[in-house]
Amino acid sequence: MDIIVGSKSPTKIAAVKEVFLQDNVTANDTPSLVSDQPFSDSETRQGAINRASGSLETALPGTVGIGLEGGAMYVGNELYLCNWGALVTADSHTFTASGARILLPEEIKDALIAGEELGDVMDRYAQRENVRKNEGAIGIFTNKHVSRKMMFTHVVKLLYGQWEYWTRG
Ligand SMILES: O=P(O)(O)OP(=O)(O)OP(=O)(O)OC[C@H]1O[C@@H](n2cnc3c(O)ncnc32)[C@H](O)[C@@H]1O
Ligand SMILES: [Mg+2]
Repeated sequence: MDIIVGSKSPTKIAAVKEVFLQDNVTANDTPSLVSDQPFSDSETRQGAINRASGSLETALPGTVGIGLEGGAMYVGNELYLCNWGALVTADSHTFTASGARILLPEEIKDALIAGEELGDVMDRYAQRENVRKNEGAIGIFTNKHVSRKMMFTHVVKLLYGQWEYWTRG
């Protein structure tokens, strides 16, 4: 099966490859059509759906599209890290799933509200480069017990399993 991931992020591509072991996985930088830093479940999920369906626009017929999107969402006044995934089949059936959430510290929340992107805030906070392509915010704040790749791999498994259940014959 041909799978196209709607992002050139090595972390996202690696997560898809880890689940779709037998398949031909390629990547295409596809716009999420939502804010660079989504601020709700709804917006983050929409970004994942847009990346999955958008990635199919130039793909060969029969290709399956996968979109993964990171964002933040409020529970009351507290801001959590959230992530969503979407899988769109060739006949336009869409499966969605969300990933683990963790509370973001107040100073990270303040920087996001001020308009910064989480990736940039994390690099400054952790005094590192490219946190988003490595363990991610989730990896830093869970002391590396759950990396961004592990979290996305779980999301992709949730997508894969739902798709498999739906196509079971
Ligand atoms: O190339 P793309 O696919 O855009 O990959 P990305 O790393 O920018 O990932 P997203 O656009 O899905 O993430 C949306 C925003 O949230 C940030 N983000 C989400 N999760 C993160 C994490 O675990 N660590 C660091 N930044 C994260 C990311 O930097 C963006 O600002
Ligand atoms: Mg991005």
